[in-house]
Amino acid sequence: MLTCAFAGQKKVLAAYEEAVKCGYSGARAGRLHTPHGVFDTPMFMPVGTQATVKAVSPRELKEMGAQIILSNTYHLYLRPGTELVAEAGGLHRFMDWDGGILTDSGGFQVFSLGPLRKITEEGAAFRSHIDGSTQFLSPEIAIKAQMNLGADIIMAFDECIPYPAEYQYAKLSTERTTRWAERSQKAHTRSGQALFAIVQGGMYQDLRRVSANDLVSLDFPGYGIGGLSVGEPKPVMYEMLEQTVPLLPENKPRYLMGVGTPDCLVEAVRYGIDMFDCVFPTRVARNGTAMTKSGRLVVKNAAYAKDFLPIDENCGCYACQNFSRAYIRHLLKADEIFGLRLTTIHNLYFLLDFTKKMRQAILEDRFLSFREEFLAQYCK
Ligand SMILES: CNc1nc2cc3c(=O)[nH]c(N)nc3c(CC[C@H]3O[C@@H](OC)[C@H](OC)[C@@H]3OC)c2[nH]1
Ligand SMILES: [Zn+2]
Repeated sequence: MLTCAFAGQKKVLAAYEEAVKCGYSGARAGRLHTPHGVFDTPMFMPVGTQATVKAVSPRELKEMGAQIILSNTYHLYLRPGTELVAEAGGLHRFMDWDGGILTDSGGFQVFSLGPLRKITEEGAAFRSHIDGSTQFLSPEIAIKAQMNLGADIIMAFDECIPYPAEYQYAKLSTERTTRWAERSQKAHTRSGQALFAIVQGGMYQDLRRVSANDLVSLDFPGYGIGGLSVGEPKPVMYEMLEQTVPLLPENKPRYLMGVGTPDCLVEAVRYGIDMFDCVFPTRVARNGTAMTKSGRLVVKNAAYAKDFLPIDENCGCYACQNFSRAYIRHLLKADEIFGLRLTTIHNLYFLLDFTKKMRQAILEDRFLSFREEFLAQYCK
């Protein structure tokens, strides 16, 4: 049993207790303390990029067991502006969410959304994808923006290295991200808020190890693992986890950014990951696809026109407790918003429930058999 507190900025911001190790694997069940509550890990965090988890309300998120939700600094910085959110009382008040909030630094969107102008040691100049205006983000600006938003956990400003990338580029970018992490740390002055660093290194084992070691020596209260789920084959992602996670302090949370599907979650938990985010469940829901333990179910398909069973008879979500596949298919075909709401509610509930089941399996020391049984049934 590992019981310990992790401190950020010289204050005990959160305690990471009861990291129960299970079997040979690095799987662990922990409890993450934040100013907005104590949360169980492993955990899935619904993505609410523009201060809303698309198509569902905070009340519905609470009912389905969401603990921490995400918002994105890049988007909120451009619109409506983070000073406005600060004037509104911060993100929790603005979006009426009293659970945990984590914001990303914008290090991903700058490189993936806005037409990139230039990266220098100072930061990244880019054009807004909203109005084409020239914008600039640096560690100091990204941290100030996140302090305005007031999330419980914020992320250092980094570069998410594209895939594939030349070794030399990955090396220089990773070294710069470490210098940016130090600048993020110096700019972060808001107490009661945990700043996580983000490990980079591309798909190069040695760079991953250097990045992890350098960031650990800067002593952050938690660590994101970035630069993955960017198109690389899954075995490569797992190999990078194998190189990185063992170098991170056992008593601090690890957050695998942008992951993912249930098969990736169960593998990443085995390597010792605690926190996940992914737009997948909400994005595919809006295309009429439901997630099940046997894989994807495209409710929109004609096969379900007269199927009066729920999406999943064993699911406890609002959609499965009250509506049939035929009804949801009808709504989706008729472009009724309620149809998207029901598939979104189901997919979020499915992933939140899946992480709860993994936690229970770890606590009962049967995670490895849980993983085997799940992977045997799940088809990508
Ligand atoms: C999909 N694969 C994926 N790999 C990623 C890698 C990185 C990374 O190296 N650095 C940073 N800073 N962010 C990353 C992110 C973005 C996640 C955010 O982007 C938004 O989802 C797309 C969401 O914003 C609410 C989320 O917030 C944390 C990644 N996403
Ligand atoms: Zn359901």
